[in-house]
Amino acid sequence: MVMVMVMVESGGASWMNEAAGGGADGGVGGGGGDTVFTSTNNLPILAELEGELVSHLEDFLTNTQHRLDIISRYVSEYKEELGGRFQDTDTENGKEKFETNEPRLRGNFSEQQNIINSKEDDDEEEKKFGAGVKGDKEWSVTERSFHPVSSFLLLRRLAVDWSDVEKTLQVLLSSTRGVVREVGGAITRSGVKLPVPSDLHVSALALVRLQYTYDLDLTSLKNGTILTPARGQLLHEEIHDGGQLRCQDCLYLSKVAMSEGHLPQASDWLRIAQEATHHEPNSAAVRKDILTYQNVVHKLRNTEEELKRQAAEETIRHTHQSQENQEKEENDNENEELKESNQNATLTQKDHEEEVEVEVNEAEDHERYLRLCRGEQLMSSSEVSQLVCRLARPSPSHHLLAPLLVEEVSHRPHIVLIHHFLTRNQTRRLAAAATPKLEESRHRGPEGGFVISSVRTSKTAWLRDNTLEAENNTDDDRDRGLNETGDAMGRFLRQLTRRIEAATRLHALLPSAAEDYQVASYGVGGMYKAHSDYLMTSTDQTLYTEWERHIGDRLATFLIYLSEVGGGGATVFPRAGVGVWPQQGTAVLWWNLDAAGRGDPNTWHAACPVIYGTKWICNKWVHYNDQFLRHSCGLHPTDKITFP
Ligand SMILES: O=C(O)CCC(=O)C(=O)O
Ligand SMILES: [Fe+2]
Repeated sequence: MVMVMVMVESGGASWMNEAAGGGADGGVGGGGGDTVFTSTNNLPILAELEGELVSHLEDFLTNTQHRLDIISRYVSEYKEELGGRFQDTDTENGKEKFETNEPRLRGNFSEQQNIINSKEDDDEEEKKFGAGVKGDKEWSVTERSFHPVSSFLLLRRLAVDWSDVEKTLQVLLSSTRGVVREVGGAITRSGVKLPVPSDLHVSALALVRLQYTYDLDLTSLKNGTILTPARGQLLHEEIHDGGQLRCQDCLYLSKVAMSEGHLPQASDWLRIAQEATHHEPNSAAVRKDILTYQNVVHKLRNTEEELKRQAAEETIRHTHQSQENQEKEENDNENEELKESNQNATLTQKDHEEEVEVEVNEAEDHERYLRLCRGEQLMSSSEVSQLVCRLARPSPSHHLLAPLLVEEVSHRPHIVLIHHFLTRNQTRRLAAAATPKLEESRHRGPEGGFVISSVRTSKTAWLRDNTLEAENNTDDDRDRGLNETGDAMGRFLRQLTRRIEAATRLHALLPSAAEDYQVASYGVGGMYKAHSDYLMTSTDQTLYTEWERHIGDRLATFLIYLSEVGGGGATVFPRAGVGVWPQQGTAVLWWNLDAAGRGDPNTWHAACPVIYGTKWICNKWVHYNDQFLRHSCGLHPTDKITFP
């Protein structure tokens, strides 16, 4: 897939123009500042708020409609009085404009005036008084005012009706101020920021991502129905009515898909947009826009095809060349190799295995990621048949009466599920403690500092459990809400860590042994791109802080699902061929490092985008160096760790 950033002029609404550019400050995927969309937490609040706003507007309309009627009646009467020849609107430039100030002179009257006055005077007169109708001739407003009935009506309107109009305007003004105040108050009380175009961009990215990842049927999606791939079934009976996307929405989504480099999806959205224009009035401008984009997408798709073809040719050339070189080298070294072969047979085989293990094929990883997210089974049945589910007692003192229900989901690397590790109440408690601290997820940027993540679209919070920090809590800690270690929550977290220690037979309570709890909440479309949890991949140790070198890398990941997910949101391991579907209270445990502390590339994993609802998880990363008393290095440094 080729990433293409395209800016194309759009004739549509102003929010449309931000689609292809990556969102004003939202950025692609992650959003800048505190985006509304990365966590679904805000969405129900916004939905409630919108309901409240509409009800304020309804009240406003009810209160003001009859007042607008008074004004409307006044204007109509005035126009009627002028004999129905009053030209009231001018649609030139698409703008409606009342002409009460500048009615035009027409017919004989203007000719007579021409005889008497100069052209300039005439123009002046024309501006001041305008014209009326006299028989089949036009009268000036002045002339008309000399008519007794007309003058009576004029005075009636201005002496009586106008004061009504003025009062009405005053009432309207105060009602308008009132509704503005109420609306503002409702927004403030809701505690959320209103979304801005960059939020819309992030939401569109989510929709495009969902459609791409799960290969969702576009026509259904346009009608608010999510059909799952392959099986073509509804995701959920009860959530099939998400509302209708309009042609302009589909065009916007096409632009976003294009900006993400998903060209086939961009074409599909354009097709749907075009179909929609047939059923929507006033869609001529959008139709024109669609045509422009169709050309752009078409050209980009051709370019992409050409690049792919060239890359394929290059790969074939490269493969031939390496084969020739290898054959030549093999011939040269044949004799020497024969000599050494007996001696090193075992070692060579082992090294070869290691090499194969770390060979990375990004395209294949991605393909397997998509298939796993879509619920496909990638393990062979013989591999699956070797996985077991059992009751385990890793620490007999803890698990004698309550053994852990352990289900193996992969042997290479060793990944297990520990079912019912937390109760529903405990998961809710963790999520509730994290909620006020949630912040846009960050990751280490190219300049070393932490940046808002486009790799992970979620919100995260840290919960501290270790006692050492509790004693040393600083004012700054307290300001940041990190002082709960001494209270009930702190006790609960420490107990939880002890249970993790018992399950993993690792140290996890000291700050040097494990990180604080990281709680993450993913909203609709929220995901975490494929990554490994171990971080210290460079041999250049100076890249790491003293503390990082002291505690070592992340040996184990203990991930607890704090919620179920309405649709999507699996944790997938493309190289292991495993997908884990969140179950509230279940923990996933895997070993990121081998016995010697080297990262295991087969732990490469991702969080698939959430299709419906919210996903909550809680991570505990246990580090390597503190485990030296608990955890043997094994007989061979590349031994994999496989308990409980
Ligand atoms: O959310 C998930 O399923 C995976 C999260 C993850 O990989 C992480 O937090 O490092
Ligand atoms: Fe991870």
